[in-house]
Amino acid sequence: MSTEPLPASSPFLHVHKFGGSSLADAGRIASAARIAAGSPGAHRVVVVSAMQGVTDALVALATAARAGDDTTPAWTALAERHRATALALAGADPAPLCDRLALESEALRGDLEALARATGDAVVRLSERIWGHGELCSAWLMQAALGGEAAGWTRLDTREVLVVRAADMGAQVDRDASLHRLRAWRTRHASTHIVATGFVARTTDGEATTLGRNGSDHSAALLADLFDAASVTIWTDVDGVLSADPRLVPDAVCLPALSYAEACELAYFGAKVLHPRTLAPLQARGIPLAIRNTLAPARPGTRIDARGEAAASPVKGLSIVDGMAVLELVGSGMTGVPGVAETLFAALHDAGVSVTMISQGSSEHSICCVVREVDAGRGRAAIDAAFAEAIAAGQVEGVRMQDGLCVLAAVGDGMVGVHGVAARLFDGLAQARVNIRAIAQGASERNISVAIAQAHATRALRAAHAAFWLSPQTVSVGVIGPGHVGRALLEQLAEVIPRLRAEAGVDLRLRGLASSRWMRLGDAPMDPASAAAQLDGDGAVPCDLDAFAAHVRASHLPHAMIVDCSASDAVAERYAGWLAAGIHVVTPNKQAGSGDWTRYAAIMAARRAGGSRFLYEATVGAGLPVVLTLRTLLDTGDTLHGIDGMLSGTLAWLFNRYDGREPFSALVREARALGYTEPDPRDDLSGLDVARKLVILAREAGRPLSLADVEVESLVPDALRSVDVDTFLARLDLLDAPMQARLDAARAAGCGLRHIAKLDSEGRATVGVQALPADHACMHTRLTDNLVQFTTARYAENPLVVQGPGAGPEVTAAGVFGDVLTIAQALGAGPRRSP
Ligand SMILES: NC(=O)C1=CN([C@@H]2O[C@H](COP(=O)(O)OP(=O)(O)OC[C@H]3O[C@@H](n4cnc5c(N)ncnc54)[C@H](O)[C@@H]3O)[C@@H](O)[C@H]2O)C=CC1
Ligand SMILES: N[C@@H](CC=O)C(=O)O
Repeated sequence: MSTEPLPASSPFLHVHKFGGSSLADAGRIASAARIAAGSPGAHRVVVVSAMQGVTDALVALATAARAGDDTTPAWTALAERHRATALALAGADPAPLCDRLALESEALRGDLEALARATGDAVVRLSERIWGHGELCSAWLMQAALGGEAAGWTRLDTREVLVVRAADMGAQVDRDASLHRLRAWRTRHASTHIVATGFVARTTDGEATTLGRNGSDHSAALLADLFDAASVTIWTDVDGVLSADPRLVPDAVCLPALSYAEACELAYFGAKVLHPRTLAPLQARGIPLAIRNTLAPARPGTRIDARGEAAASPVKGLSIVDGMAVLELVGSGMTGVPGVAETLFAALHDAGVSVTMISQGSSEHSICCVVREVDAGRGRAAIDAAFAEAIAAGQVEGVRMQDGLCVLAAVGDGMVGVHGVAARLFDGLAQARVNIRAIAQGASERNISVAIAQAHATRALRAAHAAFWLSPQTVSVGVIGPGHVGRALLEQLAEVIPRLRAEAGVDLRLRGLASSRWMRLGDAPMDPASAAAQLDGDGAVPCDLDAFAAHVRASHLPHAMIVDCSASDAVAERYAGWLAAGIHVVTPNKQAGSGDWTRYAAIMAARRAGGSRFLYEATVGAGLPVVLTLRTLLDTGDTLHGIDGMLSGTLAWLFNRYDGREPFSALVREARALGYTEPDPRDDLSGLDVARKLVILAREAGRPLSLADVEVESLVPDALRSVDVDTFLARLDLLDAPMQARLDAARAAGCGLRHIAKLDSEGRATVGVQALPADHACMHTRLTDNLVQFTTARYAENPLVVQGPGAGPEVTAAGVFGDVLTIAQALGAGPRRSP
């Protein structure tokens, strides 16, 4: 075979191929022409496919013609589509272009009529001619869009030069004959810029033929070889070769570079952006190939060459081939017998069955291969027939067949010689509960393929993708309740998320935000800094917590977490379901921890069942480590005797400030404005909020305390207990006189007022205002300080004290954030969520 370059070839010649999606209409063709005209290089060959949908229409026309159906309406529609495109492209004088296209259309009509009557070889010959009609029209249209002959663009009907012959492995180019014809063509056409028809070629007998469906990529590669081009660019409607099919894996990334070998593997395994045959001619000549997006030509796309490029992940791409079946030949008589595999594969070859994957255990007790589902029955019959004697003799059991499978392939040069790659893939699949039916890895180590149930395809692909491309600490996060605490949390997330990702590999992705009325869900991570402000804008939908949880629990991300910053009991009602589904829950909301005991027990059980975590540090003492301290005491074997102290930030602040000069009601309003109080301040004043905290701590210590068991003194006047919040706030001054009287009495006794909670060693729980002497520890607190004393077996004489600000959006949000991080940081080592 000659490798002599063309005289006119040069490193300045570049081939650009535009697929059907880039030529969908006149506007797209014009854009493609601008890209081609503006591309670098002194010589350009632009290879075109048929306009989008045209080849399908031609195949249907040919089928209809053979069936004797009336093809006129479809033929007319096609001719009209090309004519309308010509009118839109050709500017002032469209007649010559329209005439050319009309001639092509007439030729097509003649071929369709002939096909209707044809017999024998003529059927194939005419069909091939009809299928290639779209590329002929596209070339006329593209030439016009580029400015025609006047602008130096000559049209090459590739059927004149590209000679192919049918071979076992598809159309094979006759390179010498093609070179010879191309040289002859170039003596007649001196142009430096060429528009060439993709897909079509000629047989060695001079008949029109095609390179097979989507063969235009192949045409571009063959022409690049013949023209000795410096590069090929395939322009399509995606950014390049992606790490996985983005319709199945939302986090798929565009791969900047691939080696020819990697691209081959991915193309064979279903990465539809590249036709598998494209690479061989380019690889043989070392011509680099770029895949780029016509709709975003500024993006760099994917470069494919001999070098490829090392990447962060050892696996470059993952792909799935659907509709596969396993054929397994089993028999103890096969062990050590030479020729079994040869007989099996010869049988499949004779039956025209292509084998995608082969696997044989070293015991040689069985050989299994994966074939297309549509071929499986034929393949099975062929193997049965080939081994009929051995089966009759009992040496071979026969062929087992399992359909409903697909093949998932992980591809990458970076896998070669690197340990742990297969483990990562299998671990990812195991975490997603995907059973592997068969495994194959060639000695090149560039591809690991597994056959799995078709029904698990998407789940498996997402799990495998996450295993290689995402940090194991990637968490899909949904926040409920963008109030004081929720907004403060979002601000903190916005500030810290980039650093966490860069420095700790913790990748928190805000994918949902909900208030009591609205929710906003995002596939791409939302910006926490602006999410709350945009919550009820365009794209928001009415809040539906089921849909919210389903979205947050995205199966393409390893972990999911809901952070409930509401005070809602209805939201707490969902925790058990979320935890059982593997969603971690973090909250400052006290409803679940202090609510109905049965529900509380169900939540704790669901957490265990779902392998998820439920953290609620901020329910007591806001950002203070109160729950953690108690947990640590108990986990290290200490025994709790009692808890006492100040558990309300609001009441601490009120009694710190209240000296009789300003009415108590005015201070309550101020505390509310500062974000210290509960959404309904009566929850603080009634002692209910503190009672809830006491219940949470008691339960943490294993005591089944309920709210009804807590003796609570309320500061809310009877007249204000049942009114709505606004009325309550309007009539707050009803609190002033009784509170002034209490303060006066306390002062008369040399004391001050403090709100105190107590859980004693007998399990008795009390909450209320007490007059305390000036030397009491609780009289030496500031602002919203909580003061929690744990009396335990170890801290019996001198209790362990946790003290500090116990209310306020920022400190509470920090407590919530701390829980989020506790979970996320532990995820690196722990198992991923089950799907
Ligand atoms: N503010 C503080 O200092 C502290 C607050 N907490 C707790 O934090 C939680 C939030 O407190 P704040 O932010 O101050 O309250 P807030 O009233 O400012 O915010 C509550 C948010 O929850 C939302 N919400 C209410 N019901 C909802 C539902 N059914 N579904 C979805 N969203 C709903 C509201 O729309 C609002 O955005 C409360 O549970 C509170 O007890 C805990 C410790 C300290
Ligand atoms: N309103 C509560 C907030 C924290 O739970 C308080 O004041 O303590």
